Amino acid sequence: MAYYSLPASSKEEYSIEVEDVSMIFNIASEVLTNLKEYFIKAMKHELFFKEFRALNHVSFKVSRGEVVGLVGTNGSGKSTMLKCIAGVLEPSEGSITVRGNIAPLIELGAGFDPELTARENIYLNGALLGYTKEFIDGHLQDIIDFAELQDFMDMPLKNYSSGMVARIAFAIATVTEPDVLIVDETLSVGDVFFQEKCEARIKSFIDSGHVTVLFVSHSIEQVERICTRAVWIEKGQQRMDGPVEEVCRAYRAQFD
Ligand SMILES: Nc1ncnc2c1ncn2[C@@H]1O[C@H](COP(=O)(O)OP(=O)(O)OP(=O)(O)O)[C@@H](O)[C@H]1O
Repeated sequence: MAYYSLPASSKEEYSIEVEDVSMIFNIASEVLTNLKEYFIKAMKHELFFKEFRALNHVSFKVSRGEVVGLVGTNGSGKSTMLKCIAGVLEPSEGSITVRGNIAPLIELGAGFDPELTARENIYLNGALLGYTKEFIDGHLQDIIDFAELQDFMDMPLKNYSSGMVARIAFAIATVTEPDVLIVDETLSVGDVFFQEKCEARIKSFIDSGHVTVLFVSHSIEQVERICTRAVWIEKGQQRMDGPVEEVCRAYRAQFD
């Protein structure tokens, strides 16, 4: 397996290349109810795991500026695929190449410290995303304005609601135009007004024509509205890859 994060290149057609990727998780083959039981089994070498293939030989390429939706029923492997592309998970087999900087809108707020204020978290998370302090100083007001949380900036994050955390996280991750935007169910977190605002910002990136977007949503209407192409993954297997209307029609047909 291999993961390549390369600089954006105008010579290369593809921003994302997923080649024969499999993700194998080891899952416990029996249920252990407490830690003591776990340690006894571990000492006796009686802990057994079975392999579970969350992704099974998946391959697709996404051209620069293309907007692709990943569809599939619950547990089919969509989030696992996005995490592998974002470099959060290492695939067990195959290779992934990403060209350019990624804004991963995955598990929004996961890198935040609940004891710190929103303002402190903006600097912390910004540093994790590779921004300098000077850059954040210059963009802090934009982030606060987009999140619409001016009056809550000095409150510890532990007192924020999950929607408020998502607002801050989305505002930081999208403060500049990324080369590759990875969106996993982000838009379902905030309230309907914020969802519309996020969708508008994503749309503005798409309209620029040079941001590559990989998008997961349980709303098939949203996938149809935003994407031009869709990849359907089912039980870790790639079922279909094509124009968004065709794939979504076939996906819907399984429920009829
Ligand atoms: N860390 C892990 N350890 C073990 N199994 C995992 C792990 N992460 C995911 N899985 C399993 O991999 C499968 C795919 O999960 P994944 O979250 O990628 O699906 P999904 O298509 O995004 O689902 P949903 O639509 O419900 O969000 C599931 O069966 C899940 O239980």
